[in-house]
Amino acid sequence: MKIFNAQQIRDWDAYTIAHEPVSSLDLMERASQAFVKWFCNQFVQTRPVWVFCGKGNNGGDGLAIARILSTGGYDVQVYTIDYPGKASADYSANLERLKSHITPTQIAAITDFPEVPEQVVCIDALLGTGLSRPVEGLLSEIIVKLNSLTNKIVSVDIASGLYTDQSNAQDDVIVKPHFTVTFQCPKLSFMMPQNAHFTGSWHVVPIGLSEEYAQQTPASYYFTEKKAAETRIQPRQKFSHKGTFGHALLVAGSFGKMGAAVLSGKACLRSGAGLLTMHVPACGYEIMQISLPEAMTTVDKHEKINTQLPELDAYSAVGIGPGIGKEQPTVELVEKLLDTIGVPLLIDADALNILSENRQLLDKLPAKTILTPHPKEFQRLAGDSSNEFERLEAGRQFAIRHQVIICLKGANTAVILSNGDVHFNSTGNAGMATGGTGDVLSGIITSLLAQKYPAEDAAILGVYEHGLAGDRAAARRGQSALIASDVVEYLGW
Ligand SMILES: NC(=O)C1=CN([C@@H]2O[C@H](COP(=O)(O)OP(=O)(O)OC[C@H]3O[C@@H](n4cnc5c(N)ncnc54)[C@H](O)[C@@H]3O)[C@@H](O)[C@H]2O)[C@@H](O)CC1
Ligand SMILES: [K+]
Repeated sequence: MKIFNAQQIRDWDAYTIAHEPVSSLDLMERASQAFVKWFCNQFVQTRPVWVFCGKGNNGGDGLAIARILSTGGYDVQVYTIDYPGKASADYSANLERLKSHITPTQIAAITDFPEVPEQVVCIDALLGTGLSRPVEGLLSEIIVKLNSLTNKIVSVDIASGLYTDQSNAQDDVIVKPHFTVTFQCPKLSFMMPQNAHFTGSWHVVPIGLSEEYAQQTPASYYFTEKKAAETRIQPRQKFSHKGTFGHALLVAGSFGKMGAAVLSGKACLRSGAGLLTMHVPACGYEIMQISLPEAMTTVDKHEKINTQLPELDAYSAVGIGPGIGKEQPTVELVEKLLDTIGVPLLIDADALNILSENRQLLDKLPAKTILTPHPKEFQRLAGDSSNEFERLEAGRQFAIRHQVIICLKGANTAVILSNGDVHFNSTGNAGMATGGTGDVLSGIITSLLAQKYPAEDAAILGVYEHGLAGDRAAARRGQSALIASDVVEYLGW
């Protein structure tokens, strides 16, 4: 699913209005009905609903939502806010329509703000995607009041005060909703961890905007849901054999960190690779043979770290990094690998830190190499950023400059392709914030590369599968009890 920016969303509305055709007032009605459908599934009719409306089209939605809920039997009150600025035409039209159902109460000063009983669900329809400047004055006082309540808050389209596609300043006043019900597509700002408080649990509801516009309009940002992930899967053919599915090489582990090698190796095999060879330091030989009998093992001459590059001819993809450490002989191994490799490559963990500390190696990265940094590793690679929008932009510039693919790990992991396009992941949960899950991801993606998935598909699909397995594991065990081995256990479609 494409993630459009605020201007594109306005154009999408206008295109739909012109080409369907449909009046903007009817489109607002459709959006409001879609919101109400979600709302009625979430909150029973006995919950009183208070709607707080600004004067733009977001406020217009609020007025229409109030009318539809009231007609549907909910006890609804409406609060309009008296602040400078002109009301939109569709707001005014909906205010007229509302009057035969509900008499709105105007808030002209913060002292007019009502006492809100505990059971009331508040709907935030103050400002939407038209936000163009920080919220001030009475509107900001209202937001502060709403945020001080313990009531459930549902934002219409986007939390009031939150920008759609750019960073807010740290001291901006923004609604902190429990839920956001957003129209047609997720918004870029929802993907940023810095905005977690300003989205709550968010849900997309379709409002029938033009499919044609969505298809023909280029976007730089995407949201990977089940359907988009599934189209990338290559089904296993009946007459295939283990050679069909490639031979992966994982260079992993060091003394005290053999677990990282085991986890990435297991994940690699569970993700469909035909064959796997693990290259590990001598101390890891028995560990590998016992814990992962399906894999072949080559041992380094060094007891505790990896220093030798195995002959690469036999392998269809290589993954390096989990648990390898940063000793000088390992740095030399990474350099030799970059000089000689002719098959797809994944670089993770300490191999990424080696790149950060030996920056001349960055120029040797083969095109479409997949890097899987967590935020700290990414910061070491690409430098500081003052907010997550800047960090994402730094990631895009890095990916374009070095022609690599970056999986910037976190909630909604951002897979940044070498053309700068970003695919945010939809699966995964906070239970996966635990040691070893990154090693599992390395194994999955290396496995897909070995099976000859295009690097873009290996990254996008691998990240999706990893999160999906994590979600299944969390559903069985709960998030706190989840460990990386559980993610491996639940891999597979
Ligand atoms: N046809 C459409 O365009 C549709 C729009 N919809 C709704 O309309 C919203 C977008 O409508 P608008 O573009 O009117 O946007 P808003 O409802 O966000 O309001 C924008 C208005 O508020 C002013 N404004 C911007 N920042 C402000 C601030 N900080 N303080 C005070 N005033 C400020 C702007 O000058 C503008 O007049 C969407 O979020 C969605 O809720 C939906 O009804 C679906 C259809
Ligand atoms: K809103």
